[in-house]
Amino acid sequence: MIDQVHKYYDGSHVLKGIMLTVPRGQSILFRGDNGSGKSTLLRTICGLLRSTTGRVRWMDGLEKEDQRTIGYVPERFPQLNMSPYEYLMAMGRIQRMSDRDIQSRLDELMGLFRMEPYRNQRMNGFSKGMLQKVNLVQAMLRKPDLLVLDEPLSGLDVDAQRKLQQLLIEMHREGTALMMVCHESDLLDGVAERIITLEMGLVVGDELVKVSESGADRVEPVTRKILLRTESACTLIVCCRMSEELHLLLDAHEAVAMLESYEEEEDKKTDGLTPCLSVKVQSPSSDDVLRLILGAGGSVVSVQQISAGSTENEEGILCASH
Ligand SMILES: Nc1ncnc2c1ncn2[C@@H]1O[C@H](COP(=O)(O)OP(=O)(O)OP(=O)(O)O)[C@@H](O)[C@H]1O
Repeated sequence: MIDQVHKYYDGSHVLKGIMLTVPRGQSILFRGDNGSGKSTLLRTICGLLRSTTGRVRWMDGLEKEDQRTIGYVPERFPQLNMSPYEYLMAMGRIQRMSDRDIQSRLDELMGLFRMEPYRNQRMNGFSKGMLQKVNLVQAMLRKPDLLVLDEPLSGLDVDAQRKLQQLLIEMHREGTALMMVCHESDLLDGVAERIITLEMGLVVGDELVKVSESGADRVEPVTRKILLRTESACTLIVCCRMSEELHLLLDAHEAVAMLESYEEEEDKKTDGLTPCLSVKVQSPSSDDVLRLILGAGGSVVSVQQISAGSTENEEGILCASH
């Protein structure tokens, strides 16, 4: 769970209270304009960057660093003064793989990406695409619980792009969770089952998508969203399109069912394009409401406090989907 993660760089607020619940093994594509905070979020999730406040919490069995394996494909890979083979053998040994296992995985992955002709050449003369293939292989040497890929298609030729797409689908089927940033998201059709959109450090969209057997169908949104607003630590106001105010969450299941039915009605009026519901929720604390939504099978994707007295038309700050 990504729990209220904020990141500041020299006073610039880059991640603004990101809150995401991620089920085990999910494949997620993050999208958003340049500078919206995608890479910063990925690095924070990997533990390579410390958030200013908030934290990433892991589920049972993966809480400790040595219990989980994360593969990370950074946006840029350096031109090292060594060969792919030397580098990847070293990377495998660091991950405590046996030489036999590294060899066998290298044969598989280097063969797939047609890297054999240059496996023993020094990387300081490599093209962008050749470096990117080494970058991908280092992250996939040991089957990770989570594979984080920042612009994985960058520089790859068409054949390698297609093979990567298939490989990611396979790894995901075998249980690896994926978190990807990719501007050419069409090329990863069929890989992601959830698409999260960032805008200026905020989550502004969160959709589940259908992934077909072949993995090649167009994505279709299947989850609707509810935008909620917190006005103080003690009251949550679900952003309104309807005039009435409902006091709910007496029972979490009832409340979520009610939210869903309102969403459906509003979706009909708005073609499902905009957030829909307007109810007021009384609760002793925003944490309690979050717990209720999560406990009822909903997912919270973004939470941010706003000061009391803000107008109803400000952007929703707590985003939940069900
Ligand atoms: N090390 C850093 N020091 C200062 N500011 C940084 C640093 N890294 C990122 N930023 C700033 O944080 C913001 C978000 O950057 P980030 O790289 O996360 O965006 P992004 O969504 O991945 O962008 P792109 O699509 O261009 O890769 C940008 O304004 C960037 O200038």
